[in-house]
Amino acid sequence: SHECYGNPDYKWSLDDFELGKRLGRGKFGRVYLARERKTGFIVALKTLLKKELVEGNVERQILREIEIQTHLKHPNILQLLCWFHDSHRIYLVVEFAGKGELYKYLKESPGGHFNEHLAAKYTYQVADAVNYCHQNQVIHRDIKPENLLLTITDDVKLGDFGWSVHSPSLRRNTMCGTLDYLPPEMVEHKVYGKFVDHWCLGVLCYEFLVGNPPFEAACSEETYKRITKIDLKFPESVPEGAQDLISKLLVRSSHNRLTLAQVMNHFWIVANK
Ligand SMILES: CC(C)NC(=O)[C@H]1CCC[C@H]1Nc1nc(Nc2ccc(C(=O)N(C)C3CCN(C)CC3)cc2)ncc1C(F)(F)F
Repeated sequence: SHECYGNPDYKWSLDDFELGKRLGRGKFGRVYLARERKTGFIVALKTLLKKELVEGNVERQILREIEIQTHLKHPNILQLLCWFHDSHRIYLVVEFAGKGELYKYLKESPGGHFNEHLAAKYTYQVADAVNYCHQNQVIHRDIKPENLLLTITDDVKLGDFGWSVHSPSLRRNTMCGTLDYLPPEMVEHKVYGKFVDHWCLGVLCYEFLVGNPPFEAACSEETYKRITKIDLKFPESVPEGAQDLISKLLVRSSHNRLTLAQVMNHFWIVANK
């Protein structure tokens, strides 16, 4: 078994790893392919510059991410294997996802969207991962294609817990990035709970099938309006079953959204995953 687990008080350091090619840029630093010298185990090494974390006032967020990702263990959640730091950087040793970023596959797919089987399979796997998070009192809050990775066996891994919190919660740090995934209760700055993730799952499934999120608009004010009005339109190409599932997730009153178990057992998911 991987020494990270076997021997909890082993002091890991950069010397334990042989660095490979750069996989890309994460939120706060570079991500490398790496190999653990003793076992040859291939991992992803996320490096975070301490200076940038302090400047960005995100130290607590990173420590919460480490805390959460070390304790969550699920086939569709990217496993944080161990971490260590030196004078300038924090290093996160994370599972390597062989096929990389799901959103790139979404963009490169014919028509810029997944077929029914992939959309149902990936929606099922994300629902399974999020259900596990909720059972561990964690809400993710940032489910979107950019936060999903694909393994070599074409399975999804939830890859980023930088925004996850213990529910219920009121968002403190301002969000950056897309507004497309925000549920009404967050747009209206209300206190919210785990059901924000149910909403995001509906937006995600829509984007898998259509290629863009349901409330996309030219400017953020317009997106806000479309979200709070639930201005949901389906192109002809979206199958009935999927429309049924998505319409039962993109519901204003959060406790009336389908449960994650109902998503995983939905007739369209079961028939197509
Ligand atoms: C969820 C989170 C928001 N996202 C991220 O963290 C991103 C930010 C940077 C990379 C990724 N982080 C990870 N990426 C992998 N695998 C991986 C990535 C990229 C490729 C790929 O397509 N190329 C190298 C291509 C190969 C072809 N050339 C042309 C372009 C790059 C192949 C495999 N495993 C674990 C991680 C993790 F998460 F543990 F760090």
